[in-house]
Formats: sequence, C-alpha cells, structure tokens
Amino acid sequence: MKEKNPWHRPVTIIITVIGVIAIVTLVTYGIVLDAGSSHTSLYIYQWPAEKDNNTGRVEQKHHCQVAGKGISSYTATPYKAGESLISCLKEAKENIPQKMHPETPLYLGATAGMRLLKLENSSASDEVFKAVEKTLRGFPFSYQGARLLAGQEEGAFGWVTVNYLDDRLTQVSMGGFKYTSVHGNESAKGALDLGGASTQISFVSDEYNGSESPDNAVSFRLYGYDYTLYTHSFLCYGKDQALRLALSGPTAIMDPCFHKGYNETKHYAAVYDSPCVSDQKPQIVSETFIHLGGGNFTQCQEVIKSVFNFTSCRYSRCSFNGIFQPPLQGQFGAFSAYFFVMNFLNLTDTSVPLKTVMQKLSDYCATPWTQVCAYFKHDIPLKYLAEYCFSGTYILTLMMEGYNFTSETYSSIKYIQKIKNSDAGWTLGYMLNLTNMIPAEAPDSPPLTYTSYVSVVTVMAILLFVIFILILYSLWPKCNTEPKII
Ligand SMILES: O=c1[nH]cnc2c1ncn2[C@@H]1O[C@H](COP(=O)(O)OP(=O)(O)O)[C@@H](O)[C@H]1O
Ligand SMILES: [Ca+2]
Repeated sequence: MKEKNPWHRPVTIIITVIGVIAIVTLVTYGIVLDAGSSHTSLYIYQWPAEKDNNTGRVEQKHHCQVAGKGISSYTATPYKAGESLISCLKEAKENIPQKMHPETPLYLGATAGMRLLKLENSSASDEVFKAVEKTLRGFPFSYQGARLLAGQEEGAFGWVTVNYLDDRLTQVSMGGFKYTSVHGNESAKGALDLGGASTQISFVSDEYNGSESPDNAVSFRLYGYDYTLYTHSFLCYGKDQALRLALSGPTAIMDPCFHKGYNETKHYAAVYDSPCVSDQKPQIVSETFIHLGGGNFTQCQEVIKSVFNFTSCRYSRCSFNGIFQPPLQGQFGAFSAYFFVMNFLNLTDTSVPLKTVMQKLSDYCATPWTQVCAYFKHDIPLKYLAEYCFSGTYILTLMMEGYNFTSETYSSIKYIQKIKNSDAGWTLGYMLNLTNMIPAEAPDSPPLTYTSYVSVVTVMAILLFVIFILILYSLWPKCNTEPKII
C-alpha cells in the first residue's frame, strides 16, 4: 500500500485558512457615473463582500473627472459624448481587480443638463443616451443602465448619501457593536445640492407628512424606520442657469455681480440658448453684447432676488416660485457648488455671523477685476474666477430669501465636500438603493462589526491550525531513546 504523504494535511489546512481569510476580506465594487450639466464624474465604491447589513460600510475608492463638458453639450456630435467617458472607464478597469469586472455594477445617471436637453430636443437627448450606452457596454463591467434622474431622486439620494456617511440612519456604535436606535427625524441631516442647471433641497420635518403637496414627498423605510422626506429640485436654479436668468434682464450691460473693470464681449446665444431663458430673448439684431462689471454686492443681491418669484403661494407656506416648503428643521449639509464657491471665498465657517459673511463677500465683489485676476489667474480657471462674486451672492440669496434661512439658522448649515473620504452627492445614495444595500428592516440582533468579525475568524483559524500542528506533532513517529530490551 502506498504510504500517505504526512505533509498533505498541513498544506490543506494552510490553504483552507488562507481561503477563509480571503473570503471574509473580499471586496465588492460598484461604479456610478454622475453625468452633470457641466461635467461628468466617475466614482468607484467598494465594500466588504460579506453583507452584515451595517450602515457606513461603503466607501469611495476612486474618483475620475471626465475631461471636457457635460454629455448634454454633445448634441451636434453625440458619439463624442460616449468617447469622452473612455479614459475614466479605463481608469476604472485599472482600479478594480480584473476578476471582479464582470460582477461590478456600472450605472450612469444624468441630471439637469440632460433634463433641459430633453425639454428642448428630446431626440437629441435620446441620441446622446444611445452613444453613452454604446461606450458603457463596451467595457467588461456589469452594465445596469444609463438614465435620466428625476429631480426628486437627485434630491433624495443626496440626502441618503449624507445621512449614510454620517452614520445617522438609526444605528449607533457602542463597544464594537452596532445597535439600532430610534434616531429618525431628530438626527437626520438635510441636504442642499447646488449644481450648474438645478438645485435641490431635501430634509425631514415633523410638520411634513406628505399630505400637503405630495409631489414633494419621498418615503423610505430604512433600518426599520420610516422617513418621509421633503424634497424639491428647482430646474434652472443651478448657478450657471441662474446666471443666465440674472443676465437676461435690462441689467445685462452693467452687471453688479461682476468685478469693476470686467469687460467681455459675449454672444447673446451663449445666454439665451437654454429653455430656462429662451422666451426672454430680446428682439435685437446685434449678435453680441458687452458684459461690464459693476462690483456692487447690494445691487447684485437685488438683481438675484428678481429671478425668484414670491408673488403667489397656494400652500400654507412656500419657498419661491409657488413651491411648497415646510419649516426648516435640523442641520443641513451643503455640497457640490455650495462648497466649491464658499471654499474659494474662504467663507465655509458658518459660525461666523451672517453679517460678517456678507461684509466679506461685499468686499470681495468690490475688488477690481485686474487685482482679482493678478492674484488668482495662475491657480483658478478664469471662467470660475469671474463668477465667484455672482455665485457667492446667489448662494446667500437662495438660502436666505429663497429657502427662508435666517441669520440664526444660518449656522445650522455646514458646507461639506467629503464625509470620511467619500464625496457628498447623489451617486452613493443611488448605488446603495439600486444594490439593495440599505435594508428596510433593522437586523434582529446586534451584529458584529466587520473588523471584529474578521478578527474572530482569523484568530479561530490560527487556533485551529496550532491545535492541528500539536496533534500532528504528538502522533509523529519518534526515535525511541529508551534502551531496547531484546
Ligand atoms: O472648482 C469649482 N469652482 C466653482 N464651481 C465649480 C467648481 N467645480 C465645479 N463647479 C460647478 O459646480 C456645478 C456642478 O454642477 P453639475 O455639473 O453637477 O450640474 P447639475 O447638477 O445641475 O446637473 C457647476 O456649476 C460647475 O461649474
Ligand atoms: Ca450635480
């Protein structure tokens, strides 16, 4: 009979131990492309493969900014919208292990730029989506669709992201365990998202159950707790479209929202080729106008106020343009362009009194363009630089006049870019929803945290291995040192 190799079993055990550790530390990935009005971003998320239904486990692994403009700008050459995504998708291939590619879900969500294009020319928007889909399908990931997000979805998923990353979705950590606790409305944080073509406000309010203006209600059941969220997306009130609204009046020539000394010849088409303002196009023969800066914060505020309509409200209370809004409640996270603009202006600290914030912005707006340009032109793209006075004034006016924040409640807003290394925005909430990552019901018993789980399995595997070696050692044939009695 053939003798068994005594090393077979330890080798098998070592392989098993490595296998167990590999399984528990396996990582799953997901990709979401945010096709915004101004540009597209690709985000890769990762999370441990084994599901323990805990919150706060998904994190952003990689971010790639697509070169060029948003996909809605490629109406004349839709195939270029698809091509523009290739380099970021290649980066995604490099950042995700090859064997995981086929099971990595890939989503693309388009927001207000494509919403406007659909209004303007729906067949052009179909062509852009087709081109984008063709490119996405050409990559080895698990393509899950490219679609237009409704404004409510954009607002609601932004809210989910912020509250998920902030660990506010009804779970608290205590001594290594996560317990479900009745957090709900008291601890949920509102979300304010400012884009180029639309802006979203989303929050929970004890005074809103969805019965008044049901179009603004989004209901979730997350971790066993029901939330009814108030959300509204204002199309045309992102900062780029709002600038067009502000420019499209008689004030277009001497613009108080631009620095003194700013003097640019612009095409009327560049202002009016958008459904937000196309009906206001002046009947003028000339193709261009001169855009002159006046650098006056107070006058700029007045111009911006004029783009909001406060005249009619058929509900108990409204924000603007006749849109219902319940009373503001709790803290708010303000992200995307809110952060970019206020961060540039050095005004992200909301514990500073609002009066001081306004004074600083007023001083900035009054700074001559030559001075601003000389100071920043090497670090900041000129387009952004020229618009920061307008954008800062727009943000404060939107918050104070539009959404009814006051000098007291202003400090409840926090300007945020990232939470725990993940960007604040709708993409993470969108993926959590589509991958069913957030369960409706809370786990029955307090589960072990992932780290504790991996530690316990590892320690047990090592212990088993040591015990096995000891047993093996005890059974090993030994030289008998005792004198043999023959
Ligand atoms: O560094 C920056 N400074 C100022 N604004 C920025 C910066 N980076 C991005 N933005 C602005 O943020 C906004 C992002 O909007 P996005 O492209 O997501 O549109 P959407 O959400 O309305 O579809 C745009 O107005 C863009 O110009
Ligand atoms: Ca956006």
